[in-house]
Amino acid sequence: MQPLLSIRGLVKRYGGLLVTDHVDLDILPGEIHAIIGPNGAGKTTLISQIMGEVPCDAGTIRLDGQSIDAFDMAQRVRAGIGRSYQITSVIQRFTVLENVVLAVQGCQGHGFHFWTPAVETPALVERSDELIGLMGLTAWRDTPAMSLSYGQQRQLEIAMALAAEPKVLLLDEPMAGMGHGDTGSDMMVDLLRRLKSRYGILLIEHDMDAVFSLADRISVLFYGKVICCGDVETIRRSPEVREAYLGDEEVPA
Ligand SMILES: Nc1ncnc2c1ncn2[C@@H]1O[C@H](COP(=O)(O)OP(=O)(O)OP(=O)(O)O)[C@@H](O)[C@H]1O
Repeated sequence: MQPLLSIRGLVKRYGGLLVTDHVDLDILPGEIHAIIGPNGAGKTTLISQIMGEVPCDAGTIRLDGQSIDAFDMAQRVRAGIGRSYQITSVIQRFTVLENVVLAVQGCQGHGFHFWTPAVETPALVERSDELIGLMGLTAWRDTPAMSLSYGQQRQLEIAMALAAEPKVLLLDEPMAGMGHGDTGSDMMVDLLRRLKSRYGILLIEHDMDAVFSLADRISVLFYGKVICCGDVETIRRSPEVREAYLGDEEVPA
C-alpha cells in the first residue's frame, strides 16, 4: 500500500542542536500513526516541518507520492495536509456553525459577499453541518464557542481543520487539558477512531491511554531520533522505549 505521507531523512538543526535527526516516517491510508516522546524530543518541530512552517535542513516529504518539499504552507494545505493547533483558532463569540462556515469559506476560496451572510449560503452551510456532525457537535451548532466545554472546543478546532479536505491530518495533542478518562477525552478518542477511516492521522499525544487505544503504529522520538517504531505491543515491550520514555510508569493494559 502506498503511504499517504512519506518522510525520509528529515533533519532540523537549531545551531548545534539536532532537533530532528534523520527521521523516516510513513502514514498509510486509514492509519493513526502516533508520535510519543518526552518533552523537548522534537514532536512539534517535526509537525511544523511537515506543515512547512519550519524549513528542513535535509530530507524529503512526499504526499500521495508527490514531493512537497518546494511547497510553502498554503500549497501544502491545498495539496492535502491539515493541522489542528494546540493554540485555539476558534473565534469565541461566534457560534459553532459560524466558526466552521468561516473555515469552509476560507478554504473554498469564496469571496466575501457582504450582502449575503456566509451562514445563509446553502452550499457553505451544508458542508459545515456535515463537518459539525462528523465531530459530534450537531447539538451545539448554534451555541457560541465560548459556551462550549474545553473538549468540545478541541472538537470544533478539528472540524475547522477538516474544512480544507485534508488527506492527512496532523493533530498536536488533541487531548491536552483534559483529564485521563474524563468524558471529553473519551469522546475525542471515539471521534478520532471514526475519522481514521477517512484520513491518515499523525497524532502527537501525551495521554498514553489514548495513544495505546487508538494508534495502529507508534514512533518513539528521543532527542529528535526515532528510536523505535511499531505497533502498540512492540512499543509496550521494547526495553529501549521503557528506558528512554516510559520509565517505570505503569503502562496501560
Ligand atoms: N525556534 C527554536 N529555536 C531554538 N530551539 C528550538 C526552537 N524550537 C524548538 N527548539 C528546541 O527544539 C527541541 C524540540 O522542541 P519541540 O517543541 O519540537 O519538542 P516537543 O517534543 O514538541 O516538546 P513538548 O512535548 O514539550 O511539546 C527543544 O529542545 C526546543 O528547546
